[in-house]
Amino acid sequence: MIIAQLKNISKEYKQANENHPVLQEINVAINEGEFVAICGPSGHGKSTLLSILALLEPATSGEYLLAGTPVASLHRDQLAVLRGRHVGIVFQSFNLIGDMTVQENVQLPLKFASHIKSEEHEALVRHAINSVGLAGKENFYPDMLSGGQQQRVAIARAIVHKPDILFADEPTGNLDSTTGEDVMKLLEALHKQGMTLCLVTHDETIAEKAQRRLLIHDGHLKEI
Ligand SMILES: Nc1ncnc2c1ncn2[C@@H]1O[C@H](COP(=O)(O)OP(=O)(O)OP(=O)(O)O)[C@@H](O)[C@H]1O
Repeated sequence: MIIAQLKNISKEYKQANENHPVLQEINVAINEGEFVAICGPSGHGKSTLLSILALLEPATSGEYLLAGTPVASLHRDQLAVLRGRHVGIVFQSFNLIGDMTVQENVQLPLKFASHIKSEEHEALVRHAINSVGLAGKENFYPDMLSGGQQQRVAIARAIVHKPDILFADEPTGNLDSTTGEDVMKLLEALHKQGMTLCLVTHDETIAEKAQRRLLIHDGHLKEI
């Protein structure tokens, strides 16, 4: 089953009344259970593509179907519902809420996952925290954790609502190499358990772990 399908997607930014094309005529489908890496040089459009895929920003033209739903004409709140149902996102800089505990951070997406009953929340949070190896740290605040542990919390938060696809933008970019490898092992383990994974990286050794590599060069996509 196709989870994310881009058809002729283009993106441009307007600056000083000029249009700057960033992505041009992107066509790609991500299937259930795949591990896809989006790679390529800095500034060529990788993060922009991931933002479109994760419904964080709209394309300028083309059609994007997430879990079969065309997203172009959806309103903000409809997009939030679709994101809450299907998407998990992990960023390079963790993006945890500093005055919330691990448990509160991980719980957050459930507020936007209206399809999940509140009776299930506690067990889902416990399961997500356990599955990233952080049982016992539920009441810690982010600044009491190492960088690698903070990224694990971010991953737990991204998977707590059992999304169809997990997007990650340079998830090891802020970590030293050993900690980064541990985080990659965790993401690979989640993939082996069935999670569809789409990851942006400029690191070849990380890209090689993926089943499919999509190269973004000058806004064009090439499968390698
Ligand atoms: N909000 C924005 N407004 C204007 N231009 C933008 C915006 N976001 C991105 N761009 C431009 O789009 C291009 C692609 O940026 P993007 O962040 O997608 O590249 P990238 O391949 O992810 O780079 P990196 O590996 O350095 O993160 C860049 O030239 C960038 O300046």
